[in-house]
Amino acid sequence: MNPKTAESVDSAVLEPPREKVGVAALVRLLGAHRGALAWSSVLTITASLLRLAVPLLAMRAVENQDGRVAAIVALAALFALQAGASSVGAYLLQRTSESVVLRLRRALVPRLLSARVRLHDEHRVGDLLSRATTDVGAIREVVMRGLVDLLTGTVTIIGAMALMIWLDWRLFLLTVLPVTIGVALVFTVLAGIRAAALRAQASLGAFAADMERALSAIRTVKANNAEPREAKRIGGHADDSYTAGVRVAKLESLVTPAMELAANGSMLVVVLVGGMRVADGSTSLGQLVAFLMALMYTVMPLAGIFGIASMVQKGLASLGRIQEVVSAPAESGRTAPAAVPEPAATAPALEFRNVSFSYGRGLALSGASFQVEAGTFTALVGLSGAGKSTVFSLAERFYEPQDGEILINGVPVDRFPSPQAVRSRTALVEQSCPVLHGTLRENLVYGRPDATDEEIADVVHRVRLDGLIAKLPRGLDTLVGDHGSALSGGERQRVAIARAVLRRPGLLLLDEPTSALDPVNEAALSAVIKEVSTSCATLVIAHRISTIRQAEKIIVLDAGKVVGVGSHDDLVRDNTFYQALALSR
Ligand SMILES: Nc1ncnc2c1ncn2[C@@H]1O[C@H](COP(=O)(O)OP(=O)(O)OP(=O)(O)O)[C@@H](O)[C@H]1O
Repeated sequence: MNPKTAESVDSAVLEPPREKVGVAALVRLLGAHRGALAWSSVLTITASLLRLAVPLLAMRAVENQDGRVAAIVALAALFALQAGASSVGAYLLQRTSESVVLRLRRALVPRLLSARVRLHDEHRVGDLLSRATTDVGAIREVVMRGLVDLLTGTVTIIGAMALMIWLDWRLFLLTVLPVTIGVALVFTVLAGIRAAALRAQASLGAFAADMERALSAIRTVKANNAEPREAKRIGGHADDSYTAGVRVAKLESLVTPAMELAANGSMLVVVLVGGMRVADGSTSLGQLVAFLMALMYTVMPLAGIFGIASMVQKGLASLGRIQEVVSAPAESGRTAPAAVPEPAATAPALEFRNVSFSYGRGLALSGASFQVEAGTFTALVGLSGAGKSTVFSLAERFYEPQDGEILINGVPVDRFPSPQAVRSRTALVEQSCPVLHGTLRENLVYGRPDATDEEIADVVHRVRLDGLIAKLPRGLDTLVGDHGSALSGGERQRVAIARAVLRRPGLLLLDEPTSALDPVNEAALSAVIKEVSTSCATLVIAHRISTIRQAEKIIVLDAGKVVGVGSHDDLVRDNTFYQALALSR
């Protein structure tokens, strides 16, 4: 199926969740595939009907001497037709279920990536991954195994019920009660199945999340001899998933007996009352036998249908987990309807006006005001937890402040058309300096895929990476390993800075690493930062006094408040908090 079409229908199909995702949501999800589903159902039903004709023809072939050859030819044709119908039907169904999976995944991926950072704060990576893999798989099961059986079963039941009403409607009414009791019983069980399935899927999500936690920090795990503890912790989630899975199995095992009891109950009623009606001549024996057969045709597929219903319950539990992510609010665009004012080159590159922000417990920033002038080098200093990284997160619009205003080149960030428009003016180098799996070149041009070789060479030289690249057998095309594991901490830092500088941002936000660099590289990097700041405003979260002293302006943060702004000399002279801080560096 065309992926573009898939994306365009998803917003309609994957609607925002209500309290609980219902069957209607599943129907809507499958609605886009109704053509293929209808065809595969027709073919599967045809194949079953053709199968029913086989014994009749076989009987004719055996009993009828004259028409034997014709009957055998018809039988062979029937076999071929039946095989063709069922294989094409099965293929169509499997292809449809793959299309449903594709559509869900294609809807999930962009929404996961464009969701607010808060969603990622609230959910663990492994859990989100399991929604895109295991949960989508559960829905594939429903489509592949459940739907056609559900349809054929329903068709049979409706037909047989119509027959019963036609044969003897009074007798039919009598059978309704036991069957209704059975169905009601099964419905209560189904609710339990859904709850247990949800628990099983959630445990699987936690299992994946803890697996991810351990594997992504495997060196830390080993260095702390924590393998057995991690294995126990992860195994615990597998146990939980097993317990919930067994509960599903227990509940499912109640479905068939409940339906059998209902069948036997109604059979008894029919035999009892029908027998009396035959005796008093109000109905014939033949009619009673036909009625009993029709009753069996009604009740037998009911058990199958409820088996499928329990599979659907599991699918719904998974669909709920998927929709929770799909409908998580995306990053918002402009909030003010007015046109975006032109950014002014003379305005500060970044300005915070009375900004307050909380992650949910206490204020991380409280009435913070400061300016980072264009083309200057500003340092942001403060104790751990003072709110320095929060300043960066707000400037990048990862979060929205609860109070106050943030301006980039004189334009409030919420007046930009989108958070991406803000980010195209800024470049961020995080303290952890993430390097993505791929080649050095891919990492460098990650923010500017159209950078020329000359630009890359220039930046590589400026961040002193040319020595390293010259040593590598494949130069810029060398793979850097998962998370850049083939690079040293200092090299990762320089790759991250080069990537940011290559974007030619108006504002560079740089979280200085505290330990990744040796003194020679540290001095070199300080020179790089200083040089870069001449072409773009640079705000550095600085820990080293050598970096801090180079800054034209220093902003001092303490417990989310700006407690000092000025040059190093001014602050050393006037600011007691800064004096203590500088002394400790
Ligand atoms: N995603 C988050 N969710 C909840 N609280 C957070 C989150 N990020 C930071 N905080 C809290 O907000 C406060 C400010 O954190 P921030 O990371 O901005 O400090 P910092 O000055 O950058 O610290 P450091 O120098 O140690 O990196 C801290 O109390 C921190 O615990």
